[in-house]
Amino acid sequence: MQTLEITRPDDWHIHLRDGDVLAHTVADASRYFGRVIVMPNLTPPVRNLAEATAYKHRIENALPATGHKLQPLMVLYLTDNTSPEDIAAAAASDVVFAAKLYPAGATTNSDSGVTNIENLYPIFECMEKHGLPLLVHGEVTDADIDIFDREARFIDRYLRQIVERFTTLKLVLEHITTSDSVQFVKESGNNVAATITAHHLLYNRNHMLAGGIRPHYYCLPILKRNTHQQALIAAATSGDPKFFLGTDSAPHARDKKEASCGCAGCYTAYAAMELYAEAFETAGKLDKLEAFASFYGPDFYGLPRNSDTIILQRNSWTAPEHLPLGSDTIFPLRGGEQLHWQLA
Ligand SMILES: NC(=O)N[C@@H](CC(=O)O)C(=O)O
Ligand SMILES: [Zn+2]
Ligand SMILES: [Zn+2]
Repeated sequence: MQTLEITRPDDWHIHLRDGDVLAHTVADASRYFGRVIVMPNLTPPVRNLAEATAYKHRIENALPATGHKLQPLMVLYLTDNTSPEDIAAAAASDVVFAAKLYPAGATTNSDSGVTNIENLYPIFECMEKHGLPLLVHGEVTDADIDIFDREARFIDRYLRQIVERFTTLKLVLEHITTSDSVQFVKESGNNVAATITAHHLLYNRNHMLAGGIRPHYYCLPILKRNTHQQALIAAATSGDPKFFLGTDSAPHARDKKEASCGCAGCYTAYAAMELYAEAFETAGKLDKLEAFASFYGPDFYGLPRNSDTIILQRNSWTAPEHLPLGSDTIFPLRGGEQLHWQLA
């Protein structure tokens, strides 16, 4: 059997949610990952160091008694009311490792997001000074902009200006989905990077919409056309340290997705490394998986790489059709279908 031993990976973008759901999301993520960047879009969101610390404790309390100790790296949710003091306190802590920009209304639980990005410039300046990375959900929210164009428009309308003005601000364009984003990140300085999900490497919009509408493939930014998928695969498997792993695993109860107006988000944490391994194998670039999953993320954040390893085996198994999510059920991405890699 083919096996692949790699340095323990980290997930630089995950939604663990809260409450009784944590038992499941934390157990799944802790199977592989040493550290996870925990997205702060709870209701209400995680707005300051006190809220981040309390949330971190809830996550730690949900860790399975045995097995690996997952380290949650917390993130502040930027709002119109975030203050320079909030940033300074967070940056001085060993709890918060980044702050996240959600344009208001862009995605799940972004109602408290930022309404005017220019108003946040003093906050970006403060983050730059304190070395706190800015994580960005990069989509414009205007109703009249086509949903497939929202990421590219965000780059032109906001990101170019931000990157030009804050030349040493560490910025991660999260869950990129277009060749425009790949190009933007490549052209920018080494302070600019991007996370790429497994589902955007494995799928394009045909998988979601051709031959029937498949709500479990619906996430934001939405799956794009095949040419964009190819650009993402090329970037992720290129060995360019500006592109690293962020699953954007985002669970929603099954009835919230299989609905007349379904939620955005795919649950991949239960098979994250299996899905990435498949994408890299299909591209003939399995040798590039370790650096993407385990080196470039900590290097960018200025953290040490993990020192132990995980082992993946090439072995076919059937993904479960449903998994518990607190008192609800979720349908995981690839549920009921074959997976080709498995954690040893
Ligand atoms: N990606 C998604 O489709 N959903 C995420 C939010 C996000 O990352 O934009 C969620 O929290 O459900
Ligand atoms: Zn997002
Ligand atoms: Zn996300």
